[in-house]
Amino acid sequence: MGAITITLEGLTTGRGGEALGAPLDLRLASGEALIVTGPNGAGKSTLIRTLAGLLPPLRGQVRLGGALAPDGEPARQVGEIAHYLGHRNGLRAGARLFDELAFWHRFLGGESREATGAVEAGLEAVGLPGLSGLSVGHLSSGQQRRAAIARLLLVPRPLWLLDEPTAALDAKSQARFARLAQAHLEGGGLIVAATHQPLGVEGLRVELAAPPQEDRP
Ligand SMILES: Nc1ncnc2c1ncn2[C@@H]1O[C@H](COP(=O)(O)OP(=O)(O)OP(=O)(O)O)[C@@H](O)[C@H]1O
Repeated sequence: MGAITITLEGLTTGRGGEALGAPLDLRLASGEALIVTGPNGAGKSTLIRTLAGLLPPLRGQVRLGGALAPDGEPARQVGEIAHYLGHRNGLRAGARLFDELAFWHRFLGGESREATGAVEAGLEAVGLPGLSGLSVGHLSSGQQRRAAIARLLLVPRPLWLLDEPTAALDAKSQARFARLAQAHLEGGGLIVAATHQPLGVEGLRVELAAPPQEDRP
């Protein structure tokens, strides 16, 4: 991966035209993480979704430097170089885990002949080896979250956009996630993560303020 920069220039996010928090000005480079904290309703998910391109910014912009899209052309949108892991796992309960992860592998541009190896390696990395034949709904909620984290590993993408990635994980799984995140950064990747709990990686920190209607004791 070449060096990549993501620059937020006066980025204001919000819902229904209402801004959530002050404009953000910051720069993130390869190997760096941005940890976004703040109380419920502060706008953490809104920021992550805006960066992923799922919501429009109210004002300001996000500039990409040195990033190539999967087609080899310079990337214009953050979403082209990012994995997005939201609150939901993106895995259907009634489907086989292998089929769901193979779908994501294909969706993310993976070669179909590499799907089986990528799925098994991803599940191994999150401590779920050999479970690909089970229905997603037969996994515990922590196991389902770990399977969703395996999505990040199916196809390499430089930026991980993560919304409370370790919610529902036990201590051992949190430590395993921290090692995966650290390895991603050491490989030149970038992470933007909203979280209520320590993720085990160092990074820039942004604390969003409580929304006005909740800014009372
Ligand atoms: N789909 C939506 N439509 C309208 N408003 C929304 C929507 N989703 C969230 N909001 C509002 O946007 C604000 C920020 O929500 P957001 O989910 O970004 O907060 P958060 O910091 O991620 O909170 P939490 O810690 O609870 O996950 C809240 O006031 C919420 O009510």
